[in-house]
Formats: sequence, structure tokens, C-alpha cells
Amino acid sequence: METTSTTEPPSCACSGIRFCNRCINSDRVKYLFSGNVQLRNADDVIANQTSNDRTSSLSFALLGNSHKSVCIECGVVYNSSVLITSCADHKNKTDDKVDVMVKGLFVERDVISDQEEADLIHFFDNPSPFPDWKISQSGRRKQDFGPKRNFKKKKVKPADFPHMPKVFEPLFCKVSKEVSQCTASIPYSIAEVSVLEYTSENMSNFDPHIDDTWLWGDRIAGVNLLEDCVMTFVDSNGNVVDAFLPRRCLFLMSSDCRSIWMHGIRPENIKGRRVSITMRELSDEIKQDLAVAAPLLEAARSFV
Ligand SMILES: O=C(O)CCC(=O)C(=O)O
Ligand SMILES: [Fe+2]
Repeated sequence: METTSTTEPPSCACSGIRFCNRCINSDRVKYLFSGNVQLRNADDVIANQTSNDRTSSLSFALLGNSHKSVCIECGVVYNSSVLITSCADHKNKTDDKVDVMVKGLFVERDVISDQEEADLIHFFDNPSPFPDWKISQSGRRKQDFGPKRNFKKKKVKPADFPHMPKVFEPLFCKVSKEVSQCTASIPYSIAEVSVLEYTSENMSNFDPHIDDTWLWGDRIAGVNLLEDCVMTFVDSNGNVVDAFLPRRCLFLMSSDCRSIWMHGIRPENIKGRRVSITMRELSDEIKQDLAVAAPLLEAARSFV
């Protein structure tokens, strides 16, 4: 049972199992970390991903430390509480290899140049005429570019200002090409961009979840800006696997990585300020409905 907090300031956007620096000492969050709360486990979250009472989250309050790490260069998973950042980090670890795969995870270094990173960050901090940062859950701030949607009612339509910022044009080109190359040359048409800011000051985090599967397609692409980071993957067998995301890399989550593994960002893995850009394609179900899909894709190809 949740208790009502008396100490949580109104400016905090967290509720339920979420927390940030502002509410960490509230009664609600203290109770969450007390071990007495019946939180959803990975099995439950994954089994209910397409049902109407879908809750996407598993809390870091329930999850212990990560004891596995996947090498982003060779894809092999090792029993290791130390993060593996490249093949060089596991050359003496042959015995620690485990029979687990985060199938569909792909990380490519240096897809974004220093200048492109600086241009993107400058835009996010000065986005006019697009809307400014908004406070979001779990100590994050966000900017969304893409369709208006209601996940509960399963309704989607173009935004009132149905365009993408000009600064995204070269990014979309690069990301679409890379993603398509990794996935049997199937074209990747970006329909939505979600930008998140994480800061250590705000204790920003993202509890393990699966992105919506009604609206968004199998491939979710991300770009990691301003600092190296770690994405934590959780499956229903209790595997908790860390993946290194170097600054300015592109990462792709598809197939198992998208639908069997949950992904999240622990607060302790944010060192200063991190910005992520997540680019999503439409699901096959939505794509087949041309009357709905065509205006959405048209809006995502119009740069101003
Ligand atoms: O910050 C990230 O890289 C991941 C964001 C994410 O998982 C999401 O927006 O669904
Ligand atoms: Fe996600």
C-alpha cells in the first residue's frame, strides 16, 4: 500500500514507483525502498506488455546490482560486476562467459561528431519555435517531436506543429542508413523523436521498461550525448546485464532486446549531464493503416 507523502515538493513529476532527488526522502519513496512494497517483477511486466493494464516499469528499488556485462564489440555476455567497455576488458575472462544473449542490441561508436553533438545540444537548450524542456518523471527533462498520441485510447495524429527541427535532418539521414544496414536493409523511417536530459544533480534515472509496442515498431534507435553511460537490461530469468554506451554512439534495440529485455538507466550511472535522443519508427499495425501513417511520416520528413 502506498502512503501519501507530506515531504514531497509539488514540482516533482514522480509518482508510483518513480523517484528523483526531490522526492527521494519522501514517505512514498522511503516506503518503496523499504522492501515492503509488492513491486512488479520482470516476468509480470514482460507478460503484460500488450495487455490493457500494461505497466511498463520495474523499479530499481527491487533490482539488485548488475552482475553481468555485455561486450558491445563482440556481443558476448560475461559474469562481471565490472563494466566491460571493449573486447580488451574480457580477454582474461573466458571462464566467466555466460550463455545469455541480448539479441538485437547493436552499438556503434562515434556516429555523431563533436560538432554535431554541440549543434544538437545548442538546439535543445534554445529550441524556439519548438517547445522548451519540460519536467518529466524520475528527475528527467524531456522534449518530444512527433505525433500526438493517446496510448490508452490507441489514438494517434500529427502534432499541431507537424515538423521536425532542421538540426535533425543530417541525424535522421545517418541513423536511418545505419539502422537499415544493421537490419537486412529494411528502410528505417523515423516517425518520432524523444529527447531526454539526465543530470546527477536531479538523480535522473529511467526504471527498466519496454517501449510501447502498439505505436512503435521493432527498431528503437538511440544516440547518447555528453557523457559515456550504461544501459541496464533485465529479462524475466533474473538476468541483469549492463551495456556500455560510449558518448556520441548510436545504439539500436530490436528483436529480443526490444521485446524480451527491459532497458533502463540507473541514477548512479549519470555522472554530470547526459542527453539521449531516441528515434522510433511506426509499428507494422500502424504502418498498414495508410490514412493514419502517411500524414505522420510526412510530418517527420518536413524540417523547419
Ligand atoms: O535515455 C535513453 O537512452 C533511453 C530512453 C528510453 O528508454 C525511452 O525513452 O523509452
Ligand atoms: Fe525505452
